[in-house]
Order: sequence, then structure tokens, then C-alpha cells
Amino acid sequence: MTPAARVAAAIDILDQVLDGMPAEQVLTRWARGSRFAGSKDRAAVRDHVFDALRQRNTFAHLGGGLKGRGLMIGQTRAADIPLDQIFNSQGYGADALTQAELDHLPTGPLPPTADMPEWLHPALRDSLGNDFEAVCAQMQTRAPVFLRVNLHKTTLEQAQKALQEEDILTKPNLLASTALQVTKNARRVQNSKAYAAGLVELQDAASQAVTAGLPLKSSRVLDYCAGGGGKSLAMAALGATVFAHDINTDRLKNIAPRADRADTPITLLDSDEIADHAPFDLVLIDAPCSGSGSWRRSPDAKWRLTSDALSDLHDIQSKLLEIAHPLVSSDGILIYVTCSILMSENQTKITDFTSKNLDWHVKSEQILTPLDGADGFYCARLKRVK
Ligand SMILES: C[S@@+](CC[C@H](N)C(=O)[O-])C[C@H]1O[C@@H](n2cnc3c(N)ncnc32)[C@H](O)[C@@H]1O
Repeated sequence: MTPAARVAAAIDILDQVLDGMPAEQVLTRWARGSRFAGSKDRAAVRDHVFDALRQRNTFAHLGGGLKGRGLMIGQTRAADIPLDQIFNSQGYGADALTQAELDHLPTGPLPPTADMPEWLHPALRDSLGNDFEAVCAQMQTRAPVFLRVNLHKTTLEQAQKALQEEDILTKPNLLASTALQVTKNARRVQNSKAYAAGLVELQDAASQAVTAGLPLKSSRVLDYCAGGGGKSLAMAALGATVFAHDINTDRLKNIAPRADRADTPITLLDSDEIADHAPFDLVLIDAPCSGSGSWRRSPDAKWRLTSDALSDLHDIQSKLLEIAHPLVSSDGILIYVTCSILMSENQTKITDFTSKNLDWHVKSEQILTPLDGADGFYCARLKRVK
């Protein structure tokens, strides 16, 4: 595909995403229906779409409209690429600019805060304080790709060497001793031998930081909201005996093959089986949340979030704390985690919980934002008052 044809594809995809469809779903459908598109084309179209969603309002301002076409005109302008190289009606490329589009002269640049939903600005300002603008600017950029080294099978150095043999370059990351940041050929990771052999998994460094600091060796752990098992696998690799549960049992299906690859067994539990295995030394609630800490990776989610949906999430988060805390052994630890940067899903939830459950107190809290180099994360460790 020519650069112009890739932009034309991105315009169609963006129009569907702007109508409310999840970006991943539209991209997958487009790739299936576009046999002519090679892996480089698919990657380029994906980058266009995600970049445009990260900077949606900036590009709409530069391009003169909040439609796929406006966003891609804005993106082309922001990249300083001559517009007629892309918008020239040639081949499968995008149509040439209309007179109105040519006449659109954007006034000065928008601040980075413009690319965060406006209704959330007060909550984000409260949550991030002086970092609000800087976090918004960071959210306009692509997130780094991180790997978690499976210490059960290898060391950081050996994993780096194995990846290097496949021309995938990495460097250690200070957030977690298991974390490698990919600096070259990130897209090759999932087809690499090192990945197939279970030496590494894709996992954000902040997510790794959350589990890396836990007392996991020889602990019995319940991952109450295990999803695809990212944290279950990380905890098992650090020596824990892990039980994984999720209300959506379909989401647990990926755990068995991943656990096999990593050589770290994980026991899946249905809701009615949990009581038989309780209490646990550690119960992890990786709560469903706005995902605002990882909006660089899924930028369409920030435009889909509504205040009603956020309020529903607050209710679920409170419910999960109430359901899960009795499953912790008398001297055990309750861990509450979100990939949110909103105080209402984090500190506020924990304060509400401890004010209703006076026998629990917060041992420590960890608050990470994208300014720390990875996704935004919150982690509270709670114990019973002695
Ligand atoms: C943030 S995701 C978990 C991600 C996962 N821990 C990982 O590291 O890959 C939140 C999960 O909570 C699950 N969930 C939502 N409500 C739940 C409930 N009431 N009980 C248990 N799990 C729930 C969702 O199905 C979703 O898989």
C-alpha cells in the first residue's frame, strides 16, 4: 500500500471508531477484509489510527473537523508532510483536499489538556495536581513496550541475550527488576523463540512493579479478578501458589496455555469453589476501572468513558473490596490495584473501605503515573489491625 492508501484506510477506520466502535475490533475486521495489506501496512494503519485517537482534538483542530478525514489531515500537517503528497486522489489514496479544507488555517496550538475528555478535567486536576498538564502531554505519545522476564525459567541477562539473537533489543527498566523495555523490533516479540519458550511475556513495567514488591514466595494467593492472567503469571513466576478467578470465565481461557509456556501452574477457581480454598495469604483485587492510566495504549477508551460508566465502576470497586476482604487469612494482605490515575477509583475507594471496616488499615500505597515511564497504576496494601 502507498502512504496515501494507508491514510485512506485509517480515515475509514477512524470514522467507525468515532461512531463508537472499539478500535481493536475495527482494525481486526479491516485487516481480515484487506488481504492486499501486508504486515507493514497493517502496522502503519494501526499507528495512524492510534496516534489520531491519542491526539484526537489536536488533530481535529489542525485538520478542520472531527471526522476520520479531518484527523488525518491534522496528523499530516502535524508531521509536516506536504498535504498533496497524501491527499491527491491517486490510486487508492485519499481524495485531494477541497477548497474549504485548503482554506482552513488553524489558529495557535491547543494545550495537551485538550486531548483529555473535558468533563474529566476537574477530576484529573484533583488527582494529579501540578502534574496534570505534564501527564496529558505524556498521554499524547506512544507507550513504550515492556516485557516481563520469567525468572522461574531464566535471568534478565539471558532473556536479553536470547532476544538479541533475534534482533530484538531491550534495556532494563528501574520500575521492576523483571522489566525490560524493548528498544528495537517490538513487533517481533510475539513471534520470537524467546516468547514461545516462555522466557518473556508482554506486560507493562508499572504492572510488574505492583506484583514485584509483594511477599510472594511460598504464599497462597487468590487473584480475584484475574482476566487474561497477566498478574497471576507474574506472581506464580515469583514463587507464589496462585489461584485465579474472574466473573467472566471466558477471560480465564488464556491462562492455561500461558501458564504451560511459563512452566508455572495456576489453579482456576469458579466463584463457588473459592470458599473451599480460603483463606489466602494474599488476595489481589485487580479491579475493573476506567483504564485511564493506560489510555496511551487504548486511546479510544478515553473518548468512550462516560460519567455513568465511571459511576458503575465505582460501585463494582466497592463491592469487590467487600466480597474479597473476608477471604484473606488473619495475618494476610489484601491488595487493591487499578490502572487508573483517578483518585475516585483509588484513594477514595480505599478510604471508604477502611472507614466502613475499622479492623483494616492501609500498610502502603503506590501511585504511578505515565511520568514514571510506564502506565499509570495504583496499588494499596491493606492488613487487619492487630
Ligand atoms: C483490570 S481487569 C484484570 C486484568 C488482569 N488481572 C491482568 O493482569 O491481566 C479486571 C477484571 O475484573 C473482572 N471482574 C469484573 N467484575 C468482577 C467481579 N464482580 N468479580 C470478579 N471479577 C470481576 C473483569 O472480568 C476483568 O477481567
